[in-house]
Amino acid sequence: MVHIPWRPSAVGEAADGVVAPAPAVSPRAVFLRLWPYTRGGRRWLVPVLFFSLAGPAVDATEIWLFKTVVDGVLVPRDLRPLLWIVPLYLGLVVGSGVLAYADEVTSTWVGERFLLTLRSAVFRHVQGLSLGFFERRRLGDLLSRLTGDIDAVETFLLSGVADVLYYVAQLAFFLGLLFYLRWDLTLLSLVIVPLFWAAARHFARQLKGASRERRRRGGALGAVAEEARGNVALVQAYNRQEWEQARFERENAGRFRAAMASVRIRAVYGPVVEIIEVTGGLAVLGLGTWKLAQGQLTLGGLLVFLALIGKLYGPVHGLSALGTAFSAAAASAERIIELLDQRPQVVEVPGVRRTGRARGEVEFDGVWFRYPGARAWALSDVSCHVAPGETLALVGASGAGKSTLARLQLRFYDPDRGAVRLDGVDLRELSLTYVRESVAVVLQETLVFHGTVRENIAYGRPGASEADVVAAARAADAHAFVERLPQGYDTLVGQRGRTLSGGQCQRLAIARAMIRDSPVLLLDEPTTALDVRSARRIMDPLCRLMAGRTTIVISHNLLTVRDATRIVVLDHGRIVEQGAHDDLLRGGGTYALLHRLSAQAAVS
Ligand SMILES: Nc1ncnc2c1ncn2[C@@H]1O[C@H](COP(=O)(O)OP(=O)(O)OP(=O)(O)O)[C@@H](O)[C@H]1O
Repeated sequence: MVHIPWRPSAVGEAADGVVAPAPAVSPRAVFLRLWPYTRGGRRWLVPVLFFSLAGPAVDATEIWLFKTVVDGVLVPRDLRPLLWIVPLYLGLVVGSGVLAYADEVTSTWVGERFLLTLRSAVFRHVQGLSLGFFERRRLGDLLSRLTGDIDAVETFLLSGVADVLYYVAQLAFFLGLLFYLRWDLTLLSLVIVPLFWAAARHFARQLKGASRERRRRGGALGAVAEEARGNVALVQAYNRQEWEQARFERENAGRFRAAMASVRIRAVYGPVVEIIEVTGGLAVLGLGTWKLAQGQLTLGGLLVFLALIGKLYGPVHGLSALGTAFSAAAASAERIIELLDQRPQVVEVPGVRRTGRARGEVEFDGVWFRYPGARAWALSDVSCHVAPGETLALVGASGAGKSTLARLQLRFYDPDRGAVRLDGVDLRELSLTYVRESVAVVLQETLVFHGTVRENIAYGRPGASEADVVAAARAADAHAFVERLPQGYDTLVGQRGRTLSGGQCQRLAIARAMIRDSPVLLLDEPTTALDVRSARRIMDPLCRLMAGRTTIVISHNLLTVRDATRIVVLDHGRIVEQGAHDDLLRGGGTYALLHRLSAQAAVS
């Protein structure tokens, strides 16, 4: 049957279902790749930059004033300079408060704006990917990339860039003042910078590995939880709760180990940096005291020097910490970039367009198709044709290739050789929207999503009027039962229609296809999941739906396809027979045999 994966299976990523790590990407490449998504907030970068630079300037002035207080007020015991120092100091404090507020608000705005753009862009990109991608991916992992990973990536760009600028500006101001005060002491205090650098590099590398593992495990955790939830009936019926629990706990424990590893790295990093800092500070204090004794430095000068050194380590520390934060964010960025790098297998040829309603002539011409990654051909040299308004029935054993043909008709995949045509035009030359607008589907397992009955029907044609919805429901024999629901057309139906019976779901699906009113209809065993009574009840609405449309019907039950204009019998991806029911019966081949078996099964 055609399976439109509402909840993708776990095939593909890794044989044991584990989420594979994303390929490594250099920080530079991450930056270049994600920078375009900052477009919406980029003009605010200038104010952010201004506030980043103004803050350290005010800080430096405050410290400089402190020197004036010591050397101009405290040492000579003269209060007069306080007349201008106090108002100036108060003004600076108020000014720096205002700047800090503006900095916080603008940089957060810019960062959040970037996230908004990137998240929407990634979602749009994922929506545009072909069905094959979703069949290979685990939904939980995909969700974790769309949420947690995207948030983490923000550090990389705007807030990261703003912080770098802020620290660099601080460094420049403080270093300038330090050199102005005492160049020799300043050089001494800078000796520790390479040590900082080496430590930061070492820890960043370790942290990146741990963060990568934590993100990967987070994705796998989401995937396991989502799959267990999606298959809850199966899990409970087969008493597999413990097995699911064990799977979850394995990923959970892996995530715990990775989280602890990164915490340990960070926890060691802090004290190491402090030791380097204190050593440098003590060396400066020693030399500074000697200079003071020699009269080469005032007391105020020494105090300000020490205060500035303390301030200097702030940005140095901050920059190296940013390095480690970047490493953690890079692990997330790799997962986002891997997603953005996915290209749809089904692509539209630009410029080729066709409008208006299709007549509904469908043709498979020498079609060969193999699923991506599969070795065997799912379809080999399949050719058949349906004229507008006719019905083509596809029959054959399970795995014969019936649903694959339907998938090619919807252009979920392209054939490897040969062509699928609508009104004589290769589907690859039509827009995807046109191809899919031309087809309405009713599947064995109906897709009913969480929403009202009205929304579920109108999904077939956005913007449909109330009258259209009711008319479609009537034609699908759904109106009567919908009216009896507690809130009629406003009743919420659960995801996958859990609050409705199978037959009711199918009638909603028929109403949805009715309202879509497309020239081609794809019925994939729409009665198979129903009991005999429900199946009989939907036959009338199905016939009304099929009237005047080209219909491709897939069925195991040969008794339901006898009226088809043409019946195609598939076996292992090949057409073994085709023709009208009576001709095939007379031929005494596979169809005749299958038909006899179906009839016997129906009697027993
Ligand atoms: N997504 C997929 N990836 C790889 N192989 C697939 C995929 N879907 C189907 N196949 C393979 O392609 C072949 C044809 O499958 P298809 O689903 O078209 O058969 P079918 O006749 O519709 O069967 P059924 O009646 O059981 O739905 C089978 O061998 C199947 O294993």
